[in-house]
Amino acid sequence: MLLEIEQMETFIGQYHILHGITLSVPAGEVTVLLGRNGAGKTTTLRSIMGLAPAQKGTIRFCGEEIQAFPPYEIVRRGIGYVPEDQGIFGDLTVEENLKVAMKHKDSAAMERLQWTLELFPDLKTDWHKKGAYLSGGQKQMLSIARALVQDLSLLLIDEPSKGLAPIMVEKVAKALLHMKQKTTIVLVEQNFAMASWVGDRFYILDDGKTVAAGPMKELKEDQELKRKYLGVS
Ligand SMILES: Nc1ncnc2c1ncn2[C@@H]1O[C@H](COP(=O)(O)OP(=O)(O)OP(=O)(O)O)[C@@H](O)[C@H]1O
Repeated sequence: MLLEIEQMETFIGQYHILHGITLSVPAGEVTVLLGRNGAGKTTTLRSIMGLAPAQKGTIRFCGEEIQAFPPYEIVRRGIGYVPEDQGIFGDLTVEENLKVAMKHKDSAAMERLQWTLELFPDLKTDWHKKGAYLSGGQKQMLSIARALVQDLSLLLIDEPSKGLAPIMVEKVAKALLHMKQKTTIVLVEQNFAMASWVGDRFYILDDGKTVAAGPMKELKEDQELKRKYLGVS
């Protein structure tokens, strides 16, 4: 397993937000975290990154315990995070946003940039446009691209379809399917159609705990589980 979390508990201030998250992420797959608003999906990603540090339980990445590490140590080990608010620089151009993310400009990095631009050709069209003037979908692509140009082996992506028109959701979903060839992905996604299209396995979170898990194709058939926790049928 690339990432293994056991009984993770996280407090934010006095609030006990995560009560026991257990999940395993195999390399080369898309693992989707599902659950109602407030279930703890974003906090789970933030705990993995050390941004909302877990107080109990273990997080193992490539066999090493990382739950006590600060965020920069976690990034250094090859985990990237694409937050829901996208985290791109509005007053920098697309080119500058990508180059800032690339720590090294060696041939491997240039190859990753090339591959990323093939995946998101729209970014080439908007190469000199400032981040602030991009549409929601373009911003989403740029924020994923910023993670892809780094040398990462695990990418945590929070609701990439949020607020996007269906055509853009489809583009992002296709890009995620391509990305799987290079990077393992943990995806938080409320759009069930997209989640079930790109996901290989699922975890359902409820009230800060993992309550169900399995191959995505099983969830597609399980009307009861979908109705109970996801409000879809
Ligand atoms: N900084 C914070 N201070 C206090 N409570 C917080 C904080 N961040 C999150 N929470 C609470 O923790 C719970 C889990 O939030 P989280 O954002 O992880 O859920 P989520 O499953 O990602 O939901 P959503 O889809 O709405 O983003 C919610 O009840 C939320 O109000």
